[in-house]
Amino acid sequence: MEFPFDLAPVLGERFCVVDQHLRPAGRGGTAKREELEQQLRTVIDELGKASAKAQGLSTPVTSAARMESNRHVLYILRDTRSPKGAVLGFLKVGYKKLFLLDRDGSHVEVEPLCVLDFYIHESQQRRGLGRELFREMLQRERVQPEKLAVDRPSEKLLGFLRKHFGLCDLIPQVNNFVIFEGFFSTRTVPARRPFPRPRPEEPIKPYSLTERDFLREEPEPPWPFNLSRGSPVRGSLRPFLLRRETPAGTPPEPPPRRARYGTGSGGRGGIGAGIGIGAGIGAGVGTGIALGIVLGPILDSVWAHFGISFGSESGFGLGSFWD
Ligand SMILES: CC(=O)SCCNC(=O)CCNC(=O)[C@H](O)C(C)(C)COP(=O)(O)OP(=O)(O)OC[C@H]1O[C@@H](n2cnc3c(N)ncnc32)[C@H](O)[C@@H]1OP(=O)(O)O
Repeated sequence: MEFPFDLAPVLGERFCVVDQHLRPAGRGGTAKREELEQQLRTVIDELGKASAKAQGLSTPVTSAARMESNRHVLYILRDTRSPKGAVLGFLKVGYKKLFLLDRDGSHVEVEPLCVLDFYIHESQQRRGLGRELFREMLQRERVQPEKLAVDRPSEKLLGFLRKHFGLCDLIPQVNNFVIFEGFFSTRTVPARRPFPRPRPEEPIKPYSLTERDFLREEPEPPWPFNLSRGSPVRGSLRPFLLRRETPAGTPPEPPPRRARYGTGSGGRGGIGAGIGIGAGIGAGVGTGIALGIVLGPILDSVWAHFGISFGSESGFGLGSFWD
């Protein structure tokens, strides 16, 4: 595929890697930077059109504008022997979040590298150039061929994958992506937690209802036990966040304070509540709790005035409801 300009300053070496920034890869030449960028856009657009035509698609899957708005990577293969350097073909890949079925039919959310578009010029097909380009991509992306997902492969591409990489055993999917045996194997850390298998009548729950279930609000206890209570979720996450934010070398944070919304909870203020409960045994639980709340702060300040301490957070009363 030839162009009316020198491809060396636009594409550089035999393999040119282009991302969303569309930077010309070559050096030298007389053209200005903007001109080279425009030439690179022309190359990408023309390659996209040729690939769409070869696959019988009405719209190109690959264009300069699409490249700019996606985080895809384009591998362009160039013939460096011809005077201006013809383009031989290209391969486009990118990471995509997909819901795929494993061999057991369970849905798994993964984000594999996907083959999105692949084209070798008609005059150059079946000469090993596709394999050369594909191998270069595998090496640079550090991925095994069986770990790839392929977006709606043509018959030619299926034959190509079978011949060069032995990929023939498909794992059936309900979307347009094709994966092969080995895709799910030897996963040390699954990319995502597998979805629980849905019951036949139950639709698949969306991402936010499953993965983030643990963030839901817990029911608040009734008054007066809710008075000094923060969000249970924030409370339990806080020590973790503090640990992570503490700069190296500084002493560790003290353990989180016990929440004091339980009857007779630990600490000086809890003694008041304990007495309140004691009175409540005779006068009714409601009165006891009320007395506890009133007496707690008063006794607290009196003892503080005389310098009396019972050791804070020691679980002096009846114990706390929540840690
Ligand atoms: C996700 C997607 O991109 S789907 C779209 C894939 N692209 C296309 O279908 C566009 C048209 N086809 C092409 O551009 C090329 O044929 C490619 C990119 C699929 C393969 O590139 P090539 O340089 O031809 O591959 P290479 O020479 O390395 O390997 C040849 C093998 O590919 C397969 N193949 C290539 N061309 C053909 C063809 N016309 N018919 C059937 N199989 C073919 C065969 O397995 C072939 O082996 P064989 O010649 O022993 O039968």
